[in-house]
Amino acid sequence: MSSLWTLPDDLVVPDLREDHPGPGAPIPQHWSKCLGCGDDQPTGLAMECTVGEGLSVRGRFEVATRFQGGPGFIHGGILMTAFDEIQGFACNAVFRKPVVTGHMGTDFKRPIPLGAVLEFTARVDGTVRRKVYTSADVRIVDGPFADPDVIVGSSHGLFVLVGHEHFEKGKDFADGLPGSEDISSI
Ligand SMILES: CCCCCCCC/C=C\CCCCCCCC(=O)SCCNC(=O)CCNC(=O)[C@H](O)C(C)(C)COP(=O)(O)OP(=O)(O)OC[C@H]1O[C@@H](n2cnc3c(N)ncnc32)[C@H](O)[C@@H]1OP(=O)(O)O
Repeated sequence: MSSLWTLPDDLVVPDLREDHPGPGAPIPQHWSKCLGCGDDQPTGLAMECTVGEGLSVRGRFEVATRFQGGPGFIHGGILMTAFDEIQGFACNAVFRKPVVTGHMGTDFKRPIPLGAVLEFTARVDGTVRRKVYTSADVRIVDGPFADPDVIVGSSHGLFVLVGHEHFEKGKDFADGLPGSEDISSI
């Protein structure tokens, strides 16, 4: 099904910034209340992210019982949430600017059991104007069904670079406000 996603002919592959950190460098949460990465979000994924090779990042989280869909397996929307987060982080690591998700498509290739530790790799494939094309895959690296050679899901996503003013509209509804987690500090 991934073949439904085609990259545009005028795609531009960005260069890494000179101050881009090396592979393995931790990437802090972008907002403590974020469902994907926040450490002040008890129902969230608390995904831990690091810089990967080239234009990629990595993320990891364990599938808790609360993420259940069908008996014993992850809910598909949770997997999409994780892809959304890690692909957004890939954009942010490369551009150090805020992005929002415009469009995503996810392939669910294998059932993922509760207790599995998932490792995601997401990358920036290129840009066209403000559009950032990304892709990602996920493997089970620990716990039940662990096999780091098997891709159990994959995703493509189009993100759009936005200014900080995009988030001004949400401030009245926010459960707190970002402080030291300013995304420019990544
Ligand atoms: C002060 C606090 C700061 C905090 C900062 C935190 C930032 C953290 C940053 C990084 C961390 C990463 C971790 C986060 C991960 C999770 C991210 C999410 O889940 S975000 C929530 C879900 N997404 C939305 O809510 C978007 C809702 N949509 C919109 O707001 C607009 O539609 C928006 C911004 C996407 C585009 O609107 P326009 O008016 O700015 O621009 P137009 O001209 O419409 O689009 C620009 C280009 O994008 C294409 N485009 C837009 N939407 C598209 C779509 N759905 N499919 C295909 N193309 C699309 C358009 O065709 C256009 O392309 P052409 O340059 O003309 O070729």
